[in-house]
Amino acid sequence: MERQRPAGRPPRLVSSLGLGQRCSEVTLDQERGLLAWRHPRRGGENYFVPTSEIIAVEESELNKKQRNTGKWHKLAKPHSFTVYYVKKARNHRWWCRDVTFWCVDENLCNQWTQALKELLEMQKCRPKRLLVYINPYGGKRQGKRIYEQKVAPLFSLASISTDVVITEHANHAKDNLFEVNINKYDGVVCVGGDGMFSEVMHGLIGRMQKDSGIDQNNPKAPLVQCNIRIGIIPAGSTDCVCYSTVGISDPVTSALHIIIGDSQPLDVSSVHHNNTFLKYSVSLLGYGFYGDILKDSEKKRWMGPMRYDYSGFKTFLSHHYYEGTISFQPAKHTLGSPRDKDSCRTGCYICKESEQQLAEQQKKCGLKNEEDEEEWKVIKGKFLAINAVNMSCACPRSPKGLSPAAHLADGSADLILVRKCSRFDFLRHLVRNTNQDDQFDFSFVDVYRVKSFQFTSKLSEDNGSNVADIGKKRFGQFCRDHPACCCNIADSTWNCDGETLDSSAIEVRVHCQLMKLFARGIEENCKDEAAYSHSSIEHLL
Ligand SMILES: Nc1ncnc2c1ncn2[C@@H]1O[C@H](COP(=O)(O)OP(=O)(O)OP(=O)(O)O)[C@@H](O)[C@H]1O
Ligand SMILES: CCCCCCCCCCCCC/C=C/[C@@H](O)[C@H](CO)NC(=O)CCCCC
Ligand SMILES: [Ca+2]
Repeated sequence: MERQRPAGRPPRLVSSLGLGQRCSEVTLDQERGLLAWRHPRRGGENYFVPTSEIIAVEESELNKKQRNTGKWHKLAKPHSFTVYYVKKARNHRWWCRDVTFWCVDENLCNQWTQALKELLEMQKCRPKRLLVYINPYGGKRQGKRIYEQKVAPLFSLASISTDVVITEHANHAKDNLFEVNINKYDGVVCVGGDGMFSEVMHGLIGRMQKDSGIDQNNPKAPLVQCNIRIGIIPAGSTDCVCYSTVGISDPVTSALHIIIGDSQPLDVSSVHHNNTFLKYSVSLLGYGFYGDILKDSEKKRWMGPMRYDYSGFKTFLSHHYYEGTISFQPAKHTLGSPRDKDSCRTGCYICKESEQQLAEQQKKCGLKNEEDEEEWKVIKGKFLAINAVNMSCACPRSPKGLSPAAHLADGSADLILVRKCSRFDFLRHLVRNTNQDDQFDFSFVDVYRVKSFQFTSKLSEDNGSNVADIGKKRFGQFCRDHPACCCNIADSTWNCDGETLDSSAIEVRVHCQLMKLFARGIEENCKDEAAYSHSSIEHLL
């Protein structure tokens, strides 16, 4: 947040300005960057808007109704200006609201608009030029309409210029990002779901590595951070990345976070098989239950978001488990644990500490790769689900997420192992992902905070390295000798942020804060925050 006062400006501007039919004392504290006024009606309610949350200021004309009523007709031509600002509502929802102030003195009106505009100019983190990709087929196929009706008018109000690409096929956005003159833009926006976000992320991270001569196929390569921010306008089926980083999937809220130039770093996991790069992941890497749901639901894309409920129910009934070995390196650098009661919130100190710890470790180790010497834990077993999450994975289906205490930017992932158990017990675990109860409080569920892990299925172990293909051919075949036993002789599929992976044997490494979003993480309980900021701001004034 920029708090510097424009040169030559007084620290405070205080005027009695017209608001509706009455007068209001309006204060602009240019040092603290705060606009405040008391509403002459509405019980004299006080309004405090940080200049960092002002969207735009416009010289305006009073509308006919305002001109023809009250005292207006008695005055000489009144002058007015409108301030558009962020209004925070419940459940992390943001609205764009406006207030119009007037006065008869043209100079005073100009002084106000100039001062506010200068303060806006000083918000250097705001984007001026954006590249927008719209997936017209994501979610309920509303991406284009959502962008045109709800987002484009806000971007234009905030004087953001855009180049818009409506995608024509899968990977259109990703391929395009390898070709465009990316330096022209202050950010990239994707309109769609997690799959569309994943495409844009792959394009940007891939482009960054290519330009820096980094080989993505090397699982140990230190990847180059991607400083161009991505904004997500949610228009998909799950919208987990948006929900977990903003607290709601709402296009207007996300557009406002983009406009005011918020920034939230994000951990990214790289996924490799046999020294070949497969994909990056930011939300869920799921084998077993979530992999099977995805595989089944892809055939039913025509159902829209409902496909996940249908395939979820079907997969739950099939109750397949998979044998394999999982090895991982615990994340010792971070203060947090997956069983913490506190969640990652705006300005999270655990993320900041973890980033510092990792940087110090890297400085100490230099080029020497000490990671390989660090402890690996090995677990063999029969699993209904193996879920590795880089963030909580909160979404409307699971408001607190698959791992409620996971952090957005701490350089670790939470590895959740759900071992073979009865259908009833598995259902109890699943239901706890959707309510307030602890989903890890079961003897058949283990959770670890890790910085890297590997998985091989029993099938690949038994058959050598190219067995994944054999498994794929046999997919869908189950133990013929004991049809009711649910023991699957085929492999499951990895669900990587909603895309299937071609290999079941994978090697995963978390890259701390590899990229950034136009977001600020989930803010603390809005009610408490409002009370806090109200009293503290009043004290300042
Ligand atoms: N024009 C297009 N035609 C077909 N597929 C596309 C097009 N544009 C993008 N895609 C692909 O569609 C896939 C799914 O899109 P998206 O993520 O937007 O929606 P979703 O799958 O319904 O939502 P979610 O990922 O949140 O579950 C993406 O992986 C993307 O690669
Ligand atoms: C029998 C009832 C089962 C009830 C299960 C309820 C638990 C819901 C948890 C949802 C967790 C979503 C995690 C996010 C995954 C995304 O990267 C991915 C792409 O958008 N979505 C799915 O794979 C879609 C996953 C959809 C799962 C239903
Ligand atoms: Ca993390």
